[in-house]
Amino acid sequence: MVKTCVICDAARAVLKRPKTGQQICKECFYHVFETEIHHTIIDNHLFSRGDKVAIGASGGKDSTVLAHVLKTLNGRYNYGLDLFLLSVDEGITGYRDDSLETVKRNQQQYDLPLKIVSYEELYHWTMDEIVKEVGLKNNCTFCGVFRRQALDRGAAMLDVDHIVTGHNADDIAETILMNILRGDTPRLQRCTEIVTTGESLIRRSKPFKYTYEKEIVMYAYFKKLDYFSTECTYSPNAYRGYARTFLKDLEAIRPTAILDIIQSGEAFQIKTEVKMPVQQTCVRCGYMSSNELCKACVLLEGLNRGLPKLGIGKTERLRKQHNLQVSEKPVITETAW
Ligand SMILES: Nc1ncnc2c1ncn2[C@@H]1O[C@H](COP(=O)(O)OP(=O)(O)OP(=O)(O)O)[C@@H](O)[C@H]1O
Repeated sequence: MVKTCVICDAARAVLKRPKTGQQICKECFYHVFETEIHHTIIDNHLFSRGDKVAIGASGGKDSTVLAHVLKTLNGRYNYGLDLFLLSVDEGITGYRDDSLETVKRNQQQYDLPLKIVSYEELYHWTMDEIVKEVGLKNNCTFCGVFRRQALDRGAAMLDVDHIVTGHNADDIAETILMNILRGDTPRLQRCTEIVTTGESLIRRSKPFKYTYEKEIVMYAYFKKLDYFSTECTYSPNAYRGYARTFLKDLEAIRPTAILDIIQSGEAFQIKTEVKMPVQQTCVRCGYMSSNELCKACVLLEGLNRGLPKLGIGKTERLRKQHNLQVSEKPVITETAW
């Protein structure tokens, strides 16, 4: 029997909404999907009229849908935003070079200016070179720290006020689970925030905080958006992988699990005696940092001295052993941004 859309009660239902289980038509799906993101933007006061906003564009499904939807909403609701695409080229052959070709096409399709910054120009190391030094196990740490800072640096070059990323509800629920599992209380507080200022003063936000990954994929599919769907060749992040599988299993039994975890994360109160990092400036590169040396400089120090593990995990002993001058205390695990 042909089912009718439960929203418009007129068109044929062609999909079941992963978030609510409603059987709806394509047009109603586009409408609810875009309107929910509009409400997230308005309710959380993400933007002000005249803001210059860089969309972190990787060419993947999330940031491609984000570029499409922000461009659409900016026109429909007259937000008055100046939008840019900002891409980081990590230097991963066979992955980022291909996805950047997608971003270049998106630039034409959405008629938005594009800025690309690379690890090679900023740090004189590509991820291909870093992986040769550090192997597959810890490379995500380097990539995460460098990408975060590279986005900030690219945003400063574009003179934008704000960076938006395509982190979705699944990513956030996963990060909450991971931070609980490893007892990382300061990150647990930060990871549920929809807007952060990070180590630079540029605002960073996640308009897809409440948007399900499955719906992003559906939207991209029905709208026939041009995106790149290959996984990073260097991403063996086992711990996140377990959290992801666990979350997907929960979602299969109870689709609201994703939003429930986010809601629980938001409701956690961090005890005042938990020490939060104090902002200062990196003594080496002058960038904002919560230690004397910023994380990127610690990692670079290790790479440049042929001691790539210097910035990861058990640094205290290594720092003494190798006479690293500055008394920073970087215990860097994967960045949960
Ligand atoms: N190389 C990059 N350049 C610019 N922005 C990036 C880059 N990599 C990631 N981002 C931003 O961070 C978000 C989350 O990145 P993540 O690596 O988790 O990829 P993802 O969940 O597969 O997202 P996407 O589908 O957009 O690639 C992306 O949606 C994008 O906004």
